[in-house]
Formats: sequence, C-alpha cells, structure tokens
Amino acid sequence: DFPPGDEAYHTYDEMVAELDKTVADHPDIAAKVSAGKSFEGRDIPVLKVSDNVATDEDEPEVLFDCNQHAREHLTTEMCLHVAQRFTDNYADPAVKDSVDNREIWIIPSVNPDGSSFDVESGEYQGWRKNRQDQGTDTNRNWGHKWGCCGGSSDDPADETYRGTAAWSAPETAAMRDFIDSRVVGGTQQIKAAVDFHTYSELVLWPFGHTSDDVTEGMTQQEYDRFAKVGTEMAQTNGYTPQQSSDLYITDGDSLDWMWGQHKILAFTFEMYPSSSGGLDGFYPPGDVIERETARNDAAVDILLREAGA
Ligand SMILES: CC(C)C[C@H](NS(N)(=O)=O)C(=O)O
Ligand SMILES: [Zn+2]
Repeated sequence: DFPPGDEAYHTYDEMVAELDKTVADHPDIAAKVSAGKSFEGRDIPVLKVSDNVATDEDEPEVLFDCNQHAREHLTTEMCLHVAQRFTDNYADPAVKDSVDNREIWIIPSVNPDGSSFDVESGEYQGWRKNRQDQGTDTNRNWGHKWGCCGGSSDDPADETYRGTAAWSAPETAAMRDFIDSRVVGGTQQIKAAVDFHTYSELVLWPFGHTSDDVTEGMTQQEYDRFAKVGTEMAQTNGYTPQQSSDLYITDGDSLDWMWGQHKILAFTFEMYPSSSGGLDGFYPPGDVIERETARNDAAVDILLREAGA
C-alpha cells in the first residue's frame, strides 16, 4: 500500500474497484473491457465512456493512457479523474456533448506490475519499468523504429532498457493489440490520444526518435498542427509545449508508434511538479491530486474537440 499520508492514491485493486463502481453507477455510458494481461498476469483494464456504450458508434475515438512508468502514480489519478468527470458530471451540457459525440477510452494503469511493486512494501521503490526479468521500459518498447536512434538502452539493467525486441513487454503488446483493434473498415477510429507521465509539466508531441520537425512520416503541415494544438493545450495548464525530442531523444516510445503507425494525434503530458530534482518529484503528496488532475480539464476538452476536426 501507499505510505502513510499518501492513502489518496489508488492501489491497483482500488483502481479496478473504482472502474467497476463507475460502470455500476453509469451502465448506459460506461463499460469496462480489457487490453490484455501484464507480465505477472494482472488485467490491464480499459474504461469506455460514451452514450450507447455497448454499441460501437461511428464517432471519433480518443485514448487516455496512464502509468506506463510505475512510479508515476499521479497519472493513474489523472485517468481516474477523466473517468469520473465524464460520468459523474454527465448532466453538465459540455460534458454530455463530449460523451454523446465521442467514444472515450481510458487506461489508468498500463504497467500494473511495476506500479504495485513500487508501493507494496509500504516504502516507495522508485521503480520505473515493468517487472519482466530486470524490467523493460515500456516507453522504449513500442514498435515504430524500435532501438533506431540512441534513444534507449540495450542493457537490461538500465532504466531505459528497450527489451529484447519491439513488443517484448506484454504490456506494450497489449496496448498495440488494443489500438490495432480500433481499426474498423480500414480506418483507425482513435483520432487523438494523451499518454500521461510525470514529471516536468510539459506537453510533448512526436517524434521522439529525431530532432527533425519534418521527417519521414511528418510533413510540415502535420507538424504545425501538433505545435498549434500542443501550444493551445499548454496555454490552459501552464505546461511547456515542445517536440518530444527537444527534451531528449527516445526511440520505441508511444508517440512515435501512435502517430507513425496510426496517424493518431498523440501527445505525452509530463504532469506536476515542474521540477523538484530527483525521486521526490515522482511522489507529490496526496493533497495535490485534485488540483493537479483538474488542471488538465481544459486540455482534455481541446483534445476531444480536435478528435472531431
Ligand atoms: C516521453 C519522453 C520524452 C519522456 C519520458 N519521461 S519520464 N516520464 O520517463 O520521466 C520518458 O523518458 O519516457
Ligand atoms: Zn514516464
């Protein structure tokens, strides 16, 4: 469990229970499916929020995924906040409009094994990766230009270990299969996505594997749209907007595949804090959860709008 004082954070079981309660409370607009299983066999739950939730309607779809990195627990709270906002607040006309005209997918924990390991002793382990062998960094294990560009490590002991091959981590393979499954009639129904991380307060867009703006798979027009939407979202949450590679080069990361493979308008948000140095930044006190998750409400609404553009 989370250390004393941080009980506000959801353990894996509490997160699953929260999703089940949301479905029970809102059966017409919320449903739970599975993306697959983690290395240790935990289910990776997906919440779908939309009117006529049991029907696949021809509406733009948006994906919010969280907790790729184990210690980034604030992101699980971010995904649960999105789930709560678009179900409990369905009476709000703006919320209802989004739920009625979009299909929203929410994955509060991509890496349940790592997340559980990080807290189960009652002391934070500072763990980042999954729990496969010495751990794979799932955000270096996606299959677009995997290991291409010095943006990951081939050393299993490293924090950015890319795995033995693209998709070698069950968790990334589950994400791939889920997103691939949203190709209907040859068209990817997911139009936009945010992969939530902590920390540094950044809005990031592809690509990560190169510092070039324009490159194979990214025209100037496409880049300009990322920059425009990214900047607009950053103006609402006070984060800094930039290309992912401006932070550092990464390969095998989620954005490169979501855009490179499926042309999903995909962003990474690095949440609060802006900087605290070292491991403390990954463990903000529970009393910031409400403020720091609601801080992204307007950005989430912008992304939902853009999905229909
Ligand atoms: C998305 C990239 C550019 C940044 C991310 N930073 S994190 N969340 O691991 O500290 C990462 O290294 O995967
Ligand atoms: Zn991260």
